[in-house]
Order: sequence, then C-alpha cells, then structure tokens
Amino acid sequence: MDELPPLPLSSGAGFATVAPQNAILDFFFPGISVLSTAVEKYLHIDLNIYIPLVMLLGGLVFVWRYFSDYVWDIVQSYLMSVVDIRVDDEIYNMVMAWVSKQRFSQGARRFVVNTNLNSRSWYLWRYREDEDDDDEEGANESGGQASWEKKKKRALAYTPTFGSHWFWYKGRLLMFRRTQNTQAAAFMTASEREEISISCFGRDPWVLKELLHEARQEYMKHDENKTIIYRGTTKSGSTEPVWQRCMARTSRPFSTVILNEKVKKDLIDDVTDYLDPATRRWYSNRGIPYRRGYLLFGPPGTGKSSISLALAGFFKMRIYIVSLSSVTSSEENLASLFSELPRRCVVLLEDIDTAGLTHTREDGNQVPNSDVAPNNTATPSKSRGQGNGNNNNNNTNNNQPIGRLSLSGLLNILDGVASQEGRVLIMTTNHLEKLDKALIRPGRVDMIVKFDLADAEMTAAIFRAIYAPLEGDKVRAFPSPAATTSSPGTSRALFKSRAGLPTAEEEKAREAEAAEAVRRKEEAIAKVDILSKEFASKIPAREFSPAEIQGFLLKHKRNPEKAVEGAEIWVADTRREKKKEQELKEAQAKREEEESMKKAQEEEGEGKKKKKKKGKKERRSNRKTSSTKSKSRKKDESGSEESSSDGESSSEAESSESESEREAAATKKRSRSAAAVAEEKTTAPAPAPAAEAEPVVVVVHPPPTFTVDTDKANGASLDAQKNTTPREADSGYGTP
Ligand SMILES: Nc1ncnc2c1ncn2[C@@H]1O[C@H](COP(=O)(O)OP(=O)(O)OP(=O)(O)O)[C@@H](O)[C@H]1O
Repeated sequence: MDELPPLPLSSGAGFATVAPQNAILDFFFPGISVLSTAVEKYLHIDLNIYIPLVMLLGGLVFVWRYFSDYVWDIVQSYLMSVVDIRVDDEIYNMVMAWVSKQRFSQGARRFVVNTNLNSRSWYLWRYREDEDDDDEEGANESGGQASWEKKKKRALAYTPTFGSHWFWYKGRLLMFRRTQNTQAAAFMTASEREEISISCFGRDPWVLKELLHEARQEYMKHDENKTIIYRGTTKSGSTEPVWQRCMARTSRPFSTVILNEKVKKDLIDDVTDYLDPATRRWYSNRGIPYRRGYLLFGPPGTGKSSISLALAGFFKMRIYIVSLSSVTSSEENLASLFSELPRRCVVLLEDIDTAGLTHTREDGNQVPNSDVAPNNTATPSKSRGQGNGNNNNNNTNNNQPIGRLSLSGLLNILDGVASQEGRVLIMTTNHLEKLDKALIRPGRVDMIVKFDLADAEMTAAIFRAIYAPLEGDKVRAFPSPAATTSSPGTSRALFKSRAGLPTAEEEKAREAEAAEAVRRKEEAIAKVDILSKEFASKIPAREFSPAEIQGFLLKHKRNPEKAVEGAEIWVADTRREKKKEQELKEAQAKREEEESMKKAQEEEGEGKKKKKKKGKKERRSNRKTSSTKSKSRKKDESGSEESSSDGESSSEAESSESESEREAAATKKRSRSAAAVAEEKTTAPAPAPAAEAEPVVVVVHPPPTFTVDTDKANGASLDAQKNTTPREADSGYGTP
C-alpha cells in the first residue's frame, strides 16, 4: 500500500510541499487539498485541472450576487411594466380574490392559506364577515346552526407565499410578487405590512390594466344587488378620518319601508329626475350647483335610515353614513371625509340637529304637519314658524362650535365652493324645530319628508310585511276547513309516494302540488290580512314607532295568532315601562338640577367667605392705625399730666370717660353699619360687608333668638335674608 503524502497544513514542512493553487484553495475552502489528494490517490482523478473552472464559477456566482439586484432593477425600470397594489385600498381585495383563483396560486408548493382574503387594513376591516348572505345555503336552518354550517362550507383561499411567482395571462408572462414591508409600523397587522405587485415584460402595461379590470369586474359581481355601506370614522391608531366599508347588505326593496305611498313615489321620482344625465347637463348649463338635499325628520325608529338605504339600493349607489353626534365629526374631519366622496353616491348625515344646536336627541317633540313638501313652497308655514321660533332660543349660539363642529363650518362643507357635486344628500333629525333656517334652506334641503309614529294602517302594514308569505318562504298551513278537505292526491306525501310513476302522472301530480302551494299562499295572505286588522285595532294609533311594533312582532315571528293575542298585554307593559323610564329621566333631571344649584350656592358661599376674610384684614389694619393714633394722643395727654399734677385724677377720669365715649360711639357706628348691611341684604343677596363679620359686633348685639340653619344659610333665600341679622348670616356660612 502506498504511503499517504504528508498533510499539507499539518506542519511547516508539509505546507512547503503543497502546490500554490492548493494553498489558495485551502485558504478559501479548508481541507480541499486533502480531498483532492485522496481523490487522486483512490480514484485517479486529478482535481487540479478543474480548479480554474471551479474558481471561474465561484467568481461568477460572486459577481452575480452583487450585480443581480442591480441588473434586475435596470430590467424592471427599462424593460418591464409594474403595478404596485396598495394594501389599504379596496383593489387589494379584488386582486387577491382574482389571484386565489389562478392555477399558479392553487398549484404553489409554498402558499398562504386564508379564510378571509381581504386586507386587514383599517378601512376594509370586518368586510364580508358581517355581510348578510342570507340567500346562501343554510339560511333556512335555524340560527347558530345555520351560521356554523355556513362557516364550515366557506372555502379556504390559497395565495402564493412571499417571493416572486411567474404565471401566464393572455399569452404574456407575468410576475406576481409578494413582499414583506419590514419598515411598516409595528402596530400594523401582518397583512398591512405586506406589499404586492404584478409585472410584465414590455413597456406597455395594457395587459396589467386588463388584469386589474377583470379582477374588479369579478369582484363587483359579488356586490350586485347589495347596498354597500361606508361609515365615517377615524383610522385606527390615528385621528385621520376615513370612510370605512362596514357592510354590504342585500338591497332593501322600497316596498318593505312602510310610508305613505304618495310620499314614497314623490321621493323616488325626485331622485330619479335628479340622477338623470339630462338633469346634470341642465344644471351645468345654467351654472347651478348640481346637488340635491333631502331632510327626513320624525321620532326615532320611524324608518328614516331604512328609506335612505332603500334609496341607495334602488339607484345602485353606495351609501356613506356619518353621524354628527359622533365624536369624530369635527369640522376638519367632516371636510376631509366629504372631499373623498365619489361623485355619485348617497351621503346620509344622521342626527343633524346636533350640528351646533343641541347635544341630545331626547328633548323637544314638536313636529309640523306636512308629510312631504318641496322645501321652497309647500313646507307648512307652521312648521317653519315653530322651528324658527324655537331656533330663536337655540340659535343664539348657532355659530358656536359644539364639539368642534360649528353650523357655519357644516354649511361650508355641505355646499361651500369646495364641496362635491352630484351626490344625494340625506339628512335625518328627530327634532326639525331645532334646526337652523340656514341649514334647511332650499338648495341645501330641497325636500322635507316627515316620518311619524304608526297609525292603524301602518301597524297593519307592518304586520302584513312580517307575516305575509313571500317568494321562497315555506308557507305554513293555517288551520282551515278548506285545507283539510283538499284532495288527498295533491299532498306532498302522496306525491312522494308516487315518485316512481310514469311521467304524465308525475307531471299531473306536480301541477296539483303547485296549485296547492298557490292556494295555501292565498289562504295565508287572506288570514294574515284579517289578523293584521285585528292586531291594528289593539295598538293605539300614533303611540308606538314602527320599530317598536316590529320589535314586538319579531318575538312571535312564526306565530301571528300569538302576536295578536299578546298585543294588549304588550301595549300595557310598554306603557308602564315608558312611564317608568320617563319618571327615572325626570328624577335624574331633578337631581342634576339640584346638584347644579347646590354647586352654585357653594361657590357663592366661598365668594362670601373670601370677602369676609378680606374685610377682617382691612378692619384689623384700620384698628392698628387707630390704636397708634390713640397712643400718640395718650402721649400728648400724659405730657399735659406732667405739667399739672393736680389735675391728674380728673384728667384720668376724663380720658377714661372719653375712651368709653369713643368706644360707645364706635359701637354705635358699627351697629348702625351692620343694620344698614342687613337692610341692604333684603334687596340683594350681596356678600356680608366686613363690619358684620366683626366678632365684637356679635358680642355687643346678640340677636334675640338665634337658630343655626345651614340649609337656609346655604340656600341664602331672599326671604331668609330679609329676617337675618348679620350673626345669622355668619353662622350660616360657618363663621366662628
Ligand atoms: N316605516 C317603516 N317601515 C318599515 N320598517 C320600519 C319603519 N320604521 C322603522 N322600521 C324598522 O325599524 C327599525 C329602525 O328603523 P330606522 O333605523 O329606519 O329608524 P330611524 O327613523 O332611522 O331611527 P333613528 O332616528 O333612531 O335613526 C328598522 O329595523 C326598520 O326595519
């Protein structure tokens, strides 16, 4: 066996025998010379001849690593088109929905799985989670079970993981790139911290635009027959105002909002006319701002929001809702929100009465008599008059910002020079009388619609709307003789039992089944109609809102007879509850009033105390000066004493006499001034003057009867003060 050559790096002598290229290789790849010697010895392959090749490859890799990014940037900049997709825009959801359906996405070996593909970004938050897909499977099943079934059926979505992914679209090679933004703020959620882009070779990005358009179209299909609702709010973690997409609801048919038919028709006709492109041209030709405003007013729960949603759904417009009573509705925020509105949309301004007029929705109850009126003509003068009358009270501080929104600010936002044209503005209020005239003048509000508590007709209509069978409803058989005498061959059970019969008979049975369904439906409608009248007769007119009645009916949603039975009890219970609520409210208001009065009196008392203290100080300093004066006078007198010792006793007596005289005079003076103060107090509850706080006065002129009544004193009622001596006032305020 041949002897192995000495290890190249084991000793200084060994190192000297190693070829120079091996030494270099060993430097970069330790142990390579040992390996090459072993390979040469046992496999008879000389690795040394490949060394230049290996080094060249290594060099190339090294160079590529440094230059690939640079080269790629150049290729992207000059030879490719790229679209970056923002995660905080709705297009993110559209593109991701599209991508998840592509083959390259479904076949990816490394992927991200989601139950919800949408951006978790602030403004899309909750999207789809709260959609009412009640037309999907499982809707018939009851409550929680149905939603659980629905969740189980919801498909998982697979999207490619971070990195670059190539795919073909319309014969072009495109690249989908998903990267993580490491510089994004830490509070952002995972999906907010990612960035996506799609690129294609070539300088014309038409293929990318087509892809985006297709993604959008597919996505929009989902929103067909839905009313998409946005709410004005602030971005999470900041004060920046944004429109947050909060829901996509199945559009509400107009027929489900119970309102005077003429009013409804007028409203729809007016909006239809306004949205007509010819009207738009008409406005612009005449230089009139293309805007239309509607004011819906009435008590809570009478259908104002419902009709706004129905309008938006009917005209296939998005609805943007902002409540003026919310904390976010400052002037700047509102202006910013309005500037971001699309051209064609419905803007719903809720609680407009809070705009610089009042804080609460509870007080005030006057409503005018009209149902609907073009603002410039038919609004009843009574309502406007009353409104204005009240306004006089409320509007004294119209332009004072409440919260941070002033009336003038709101008016500017609504129709200032910078405000959007083309939108339908709907304002709602519970208190029309509290609105400023300027806010509802024609141009801002072109139609006023009144909503009222339910009358008998409305109550019956609500009943019918809830119980009358609709398309797709399972019709419950009402117990009636007709139902029991129906042909036995037409029953569902019999139909099932004949399932295997020849086609003609089966056809016949099916027709009979359909006829039976129609008969049942008609029967149910007739029955519900009778019950609705009975129900309406039990509910007092104009006492309950449609929302309240609907709430009660929903408790018996599958049993109209029970609803009719329980109506009277419900009326009595609700009245009792309302009364209790009213009493509680009044007691609360009274308590608050008393507390505020007490506070005011305490503050007044504090003021008096301070004045008294000040008076005392002044008097003390006065006394000091008078005592120094009398001392100097005494000095003079003692001087005269020295000159005639005979007259000592007489002069002493004189001085003591004059002293007592002086004191008596001072006391008289003080008591006179105290009396004057007491007299003064009978006309105005002014704080006690300094003299009355003088302890000497209390000692010299004690009141004949004296009771300490802190309540009275604190109350400082005029009558009490009339009869109080200074002492009483003192004790009342705690003077020792
Ligand atoms: N006229 C109506 N027709 C049909 N449903 C109504 C009507 N009024 C109220 N409802 C029902 O009552 C509920 C509340 O109605 P809605 O929110 O539209 O009232 P609102 O007048 O906007 O109340 P608020 O002033 O408190 O905002 C809804 O579920 C709606 O279906």
